Amino acid sequence: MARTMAEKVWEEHVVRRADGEPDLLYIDLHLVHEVTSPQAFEGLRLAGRPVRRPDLTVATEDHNVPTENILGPIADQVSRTQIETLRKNASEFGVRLFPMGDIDQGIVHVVGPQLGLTQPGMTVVCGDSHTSTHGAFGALAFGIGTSQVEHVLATQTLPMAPFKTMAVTVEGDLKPGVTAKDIILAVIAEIGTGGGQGYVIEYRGEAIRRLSMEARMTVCNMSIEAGARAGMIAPDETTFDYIKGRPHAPEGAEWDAAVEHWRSLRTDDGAVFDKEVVLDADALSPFVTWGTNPGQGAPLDASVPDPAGYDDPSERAAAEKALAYMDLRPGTPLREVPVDTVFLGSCTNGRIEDLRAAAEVIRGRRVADGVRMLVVPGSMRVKEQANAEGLGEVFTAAGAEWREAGCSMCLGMNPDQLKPGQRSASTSNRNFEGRQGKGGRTHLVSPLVAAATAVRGTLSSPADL
Ligand SMILES: CC(C)[C@H](C(=O)O)[C@@H](O)C(=O)O
Ligand code: SF4
Repeated sequence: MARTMAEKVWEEHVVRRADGEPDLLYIDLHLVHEVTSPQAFEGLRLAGRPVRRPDLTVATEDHNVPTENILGPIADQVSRTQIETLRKNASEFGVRLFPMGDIDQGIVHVVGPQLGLTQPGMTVVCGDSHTSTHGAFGALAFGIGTSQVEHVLATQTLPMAPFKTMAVTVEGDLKPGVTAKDIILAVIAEIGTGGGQGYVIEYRGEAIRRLSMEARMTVCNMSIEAGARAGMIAPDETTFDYIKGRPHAPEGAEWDAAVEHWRSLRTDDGAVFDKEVVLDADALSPFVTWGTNPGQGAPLDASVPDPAGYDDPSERAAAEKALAYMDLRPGTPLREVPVDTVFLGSCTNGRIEDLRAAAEVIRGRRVADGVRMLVVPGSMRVKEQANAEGLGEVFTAAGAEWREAGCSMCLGMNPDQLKPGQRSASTSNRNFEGRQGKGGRTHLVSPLVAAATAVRGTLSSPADL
């Protein structure tokens, strides 16, 4: 029978199947960070268990790290404890860790792909919802909770409830200035933040095929914001070229065998998805959010919507509430919304291509008066590469702050935060109330829009400069 890619990868990993019980899947790669691992390691310690496969487990420090003075002690007590606990656990259980100051340290979803740890056909888990990022390689990648983290540490397996399949097909060609971020914001606006619930989404179609690996990661990263369990893209030459030569990539005859297998993972012709959504890439334009969930977005050319225009009472109430929090008036052109902060970074858009795209816009220009721009590479390797290409200089010459790697202002778990009432254009993936700091207001945007907004001081695209 014709099968989807997700079904193939799942089947290859079933180690136990019994009637009325979830399948038990083997896990190929377990990524760990400081926030969701302490109780899991503590559970092992209490039970006297070792980590079953330390060689398939990799940890990094990202959420709680300050992005300045990284070699000094962490001022915040909670953050310091989290980081120290991870270091202690990693050394006690023999897990490889990339601590602050290490060239391989960075956001967990940037580090895995960068090292070639993430490969097609794998099952990848992490105690983090944006693990869906790794699906860009044709891996089945799930975010899991802390008790599941403990289960995987102990057994390298995980019982998983069955999923449904959804195809999101993006046909056609993106116009210049329109990016992967705009695709995924438009997808979420279309299907809603609950539209993906229970599904593994496969992104396909011409426009997806043409995306670089890093752009594909941006798309898959936000699958979870549509409520999906995972997002995937079939591996192809773009994928293989990206992985080849990375530290953990297979070599020689093993590489050839791996590629042959990876090619077989694509969804068979005639396979049936439980749900299908089709989008036209030509019709897309730069997209920004105006509300307090990632589905409350609109083209930058549009205006703040009028809640009265929603037929559905709960959507109307949500829009009213969002506009009150965001301090926005219906009918205001989105291009006229002023920001005081621009954040370029996160596991959605903190990779080298994101920085390059933004630097191209910023080069030779200045960040607008009264605007603070934070540029935070997703990993120290990204920072190193950006510096080698002169991008760090472009950002600092424009008046932006050029930081060390971490989650930074994506979420309020470290010193990089909005103050109450501040408003950001942010390349991250979540915009709920207080996400970037108590009382902060977030507009989700692409790196191109972030850069243009930094220059103009109001939500803008490079075409406006
Ligand atoms: C802290 C962590 C558990 C969380 C997640 O799971 O996504 C974080 O990464 C986020 O983006 O909100
Ligand atoms: S960058 Fe943001 S979304 Fe990604 S793992 Fe860190 S906090 Fe979560």
